[in-house]
Amino acid sequence: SEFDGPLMRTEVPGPKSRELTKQLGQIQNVIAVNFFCNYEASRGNYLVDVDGNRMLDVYTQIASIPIGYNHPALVKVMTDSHNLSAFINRPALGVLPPDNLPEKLNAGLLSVAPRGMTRVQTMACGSCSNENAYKAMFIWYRNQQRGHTDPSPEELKSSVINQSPGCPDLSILSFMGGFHGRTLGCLATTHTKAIQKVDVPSFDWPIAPFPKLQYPLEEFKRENAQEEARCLEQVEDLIEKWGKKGRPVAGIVIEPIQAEGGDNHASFDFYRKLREIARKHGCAFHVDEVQTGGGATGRFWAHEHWGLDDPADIVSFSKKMLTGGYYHKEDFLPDKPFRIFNTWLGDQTKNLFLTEVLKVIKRERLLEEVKRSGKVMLHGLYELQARYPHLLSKARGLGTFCAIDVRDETTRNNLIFKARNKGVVLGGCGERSIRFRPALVFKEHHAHLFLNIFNEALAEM
Ligand SMILES: Cc1ncc(COP(=O)(O)O)c(CNc2csc(C(=O)O)c2)c1O
Repeated sequence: SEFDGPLMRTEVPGPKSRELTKQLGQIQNVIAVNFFCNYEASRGNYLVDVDGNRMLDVYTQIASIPIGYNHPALVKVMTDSHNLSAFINRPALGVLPPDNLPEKLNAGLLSVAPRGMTRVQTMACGSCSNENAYKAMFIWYRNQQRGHTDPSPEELKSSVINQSPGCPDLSILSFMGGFHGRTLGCLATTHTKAIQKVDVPSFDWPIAPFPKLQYPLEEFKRENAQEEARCLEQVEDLIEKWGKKGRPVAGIVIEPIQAEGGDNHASFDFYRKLREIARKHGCAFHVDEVQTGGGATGRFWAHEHWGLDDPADIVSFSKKMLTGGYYHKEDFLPDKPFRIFNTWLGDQTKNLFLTEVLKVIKRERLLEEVKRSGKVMLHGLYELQARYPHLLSKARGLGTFCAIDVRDETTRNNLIFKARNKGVVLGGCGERSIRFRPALVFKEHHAHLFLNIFNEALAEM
């Protein structure tokens, strides 16, 4: 069981956090550190920090804690002696898999595979999942262009020294405001903050505009439909333009909700049309569910809300799934060994945890819970933006995957700081949004508790 509410003993960060930040500051850059945590004492929706402050966590490690801290079902995984060797001996899964790998993947990841997906490749994190998904798209595209899967001797030779035709001039179309990771390929499709990009070489790949919707949505239906049509036209223009300049678009990558970019939404119709555009132009279609996946939008996969007739080609995941990886269609199965590969290819212990998480989600009907607490959250945010119109706007969300805009970045940061000292851990995104990322065990009473504390913080601004 967890606690019945926050309990604050010091300002956050408290004295012990400050001391530890100094110590860690001797080793790493600590500017991004918020405070130090006592993960042993943390429980359910409550994160306890090193100074004994107990806070309601509505950020959950950048949306990566699925069923709260120290859930008994996960403790059980650790205390089950059958799992001991899995925690001690980390296999190179691609070459020497453990005997229970097929069973664990079938019971875990494949039991929640998006419609149309029969294959899954595990990885360690979101970036390496997307990085390898991009490679799978490029290989698929070249095999389509070639008409078979055997690169010529000239392609093989030139590839070793980074030259075409072996290293083909292909591109991936991404969207302004998109975030797909920090490694070089992913970074070339990430367009959020300059500090994440500056000083790193990139590729000349097309970047399409993402719809800028006006809120409240019901008052701007026509304008928003026009804005979405404009963006889709731009996508087609860019695909044609990059084809003409000899750098054809092999794949399109997009998030169901642009999270780092500021929780930017588009209509389900926009996404259905985008999927069709990819099909029409022979581009692979990659849905990045690293942050939206795992149930927080009320569906296990956020893109399930779109009602695609023609499934995506690739769906990548990480965070709440505890392991990284990507589902893909048969056509994207590597055609030769050691093309999509690395030492560990993820971590089998995460598959053990995930199998238990999925059982808890089913047993406790957590997706129904998310829909109920999400309704409380969103209605509460509508009320608060009506009460504080000089501070708040654009309340939005799907399930508990909600957000609200604050007047400006400084006010947003001050509000997050003030809420934290009242016992709620929040995170920002975009220039001036606050994004809400509670765990799946965040119930209606947690939502009411959060809204009351958030209101107190707003009243003091
Ligand atoms: C939609 C989406 N795709 C890929 C990634 C990259 O995942 P990681 O490499 O961080 O595991 C993320 C990671 N999210 C994230 C939140 S803050 C952050 C950062 O690096 O600042 C990264 C994501 O939200």
